[in-house]
Amino acid sequence: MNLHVTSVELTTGTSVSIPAPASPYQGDIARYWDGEARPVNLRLGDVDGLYHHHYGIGDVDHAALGPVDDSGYEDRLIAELHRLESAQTEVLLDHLGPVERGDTLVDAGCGRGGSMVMAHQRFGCRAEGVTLSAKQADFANRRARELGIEDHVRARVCNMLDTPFDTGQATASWNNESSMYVDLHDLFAEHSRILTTGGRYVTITGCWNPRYGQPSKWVSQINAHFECNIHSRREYLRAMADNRLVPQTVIDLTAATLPYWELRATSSLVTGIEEAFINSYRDGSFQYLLIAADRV
Ligand SMILES: C[S@@+](CC[C@H](N)C(=O)[O-])C[C@H]1O[C@@H](n2cnc3c(N)ncnc32)[C@H](O)[C@@H]1O
Ligand SMILES: CC(C)=CCC/C(C)=C/COP(=O)(O)OP(=O)(O)O
Ligand SMILES: [Mg+2]
Repeated sequence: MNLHVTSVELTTGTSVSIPAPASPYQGDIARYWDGEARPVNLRLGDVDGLYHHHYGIGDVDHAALGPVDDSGYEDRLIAELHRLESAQTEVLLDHLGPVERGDTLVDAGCGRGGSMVMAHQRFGCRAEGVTLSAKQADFANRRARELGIEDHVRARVCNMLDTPFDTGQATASWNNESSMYVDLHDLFAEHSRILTTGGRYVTITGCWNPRYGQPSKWVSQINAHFECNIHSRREYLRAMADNRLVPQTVIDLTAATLPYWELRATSSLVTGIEEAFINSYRDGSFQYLLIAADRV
């Protein structure tokens, strides 16, 4: 057996060879996302074929939700949660700067590919994603084929700290809720390498608030739930500064994401993590941030 390659069985019955994980932890994360099939993600994605693994922002449209006891309320609630998740992606894309059709964008930790599809649909550009999960990459590439955009949108099984992209190849790159799985210095060194000078890096992330002191019990609960390691706001800014990424915009989206969580907590699709997000956002120990930085 080749020590650098491992094999994963896909839902189609075929199996693919993928690089062996760079660490036992990355092997755990690959298995986690290979096995993930939560209705709160799949039923929302089924609304319009954009599959996200991130959370929502913006005010709830109560007129669109209609009366709780009305038939069809649950479907409308799912559509509303999905609308708020896609609104989150739109805000991320708003901060990528000017993007031309011939440009390449990199999605680090691309999940099932929803953000890449939206980026291509908005800019007409190429979107290249990496994920540790072969099942996610397969799902994203299948969706791209169904949409006839497989020549512009592609997911690969790859460590975001060691990507196949050329130095300076990307006009812009991002992490959408995927930076809590890696060391930030290593991550920003790789983004800095693949970005063109003057290019743009954007992250939307949950981070613990240094003003609170240390990670609260709710933050620790979120880490345990997802097997991730949430960084502090201070760590983000320090690691960016050390890697030629100069923040241009920092937006605190905490107040904008609370309505999503409060609505989700009332739905039949709850996963049990809603209380930790709501309490940590309310007690100030956790923040939902967008940071857009120039590669200088
Ligand atoms: C919460 S999901 C976010 C997915 C996507 N960004 C979205 O918004 O829908 C986290 C993603 O990060 C990926 N990930 C975690 N660590 C990674 C690593 N070292 N290299 C590549 N992807 C990684 C996981 O495979 C998963 O796709
Ligand atoms: C903001 C933070 C700390 C995010 C952690 C990363 C993460 C797991 C995001 C959502 O994924 P998901 O959409 O698969 O989760 P869920 O099933 O809860 O919707
Ligand atoms: Mg989700």
